[in-house]
Amino acid sequence: MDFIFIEELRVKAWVGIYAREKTGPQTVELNLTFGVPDAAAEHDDIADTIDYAVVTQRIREELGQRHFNLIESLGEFVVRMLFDEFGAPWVKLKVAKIGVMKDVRRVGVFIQRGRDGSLPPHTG
Ligand SMILES: Nc1nc2c(c(=O)[nH]1)N=C([C@H](O)[C@@H](O)CO)CN2
Repeated sequence: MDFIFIEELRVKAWVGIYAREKTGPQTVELNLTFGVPDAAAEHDDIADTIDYAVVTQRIREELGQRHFNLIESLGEFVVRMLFDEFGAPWVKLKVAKIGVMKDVRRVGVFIQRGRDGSLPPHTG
């Protein structure tokens, strides 16, 4: 399996348990790795893979139009999108809020999962 990675993607998202977090979006940072079929590299054809430009666009669209209380729920939503909409066989996602707590640069959730419940491969 090959892997596509997207690093330090910043997206406006509605997320948080506090009233102030429900009146406007805040920037979250995503680091995302997902499996793609090896056929993409063999055939040199975008139709055989998952288009990372479309993935980032869809994440922006979805996170801009719904509210999550928990960063865990937001993370699960993105992972499910990769499985259900893009057919990714395996996903690793780290999503973080930036500067929301004193003396903490980032806080968030890390999810690593195979679509069929398989164990994560070693991705280095
Ligand atoms: N496990 C979690 N703890 C907390 C979350 C969360 O999403 N998951 N969120 C908050 C607040 O929204 C906080 O980020 C605002 O600064 C607190 N704890």
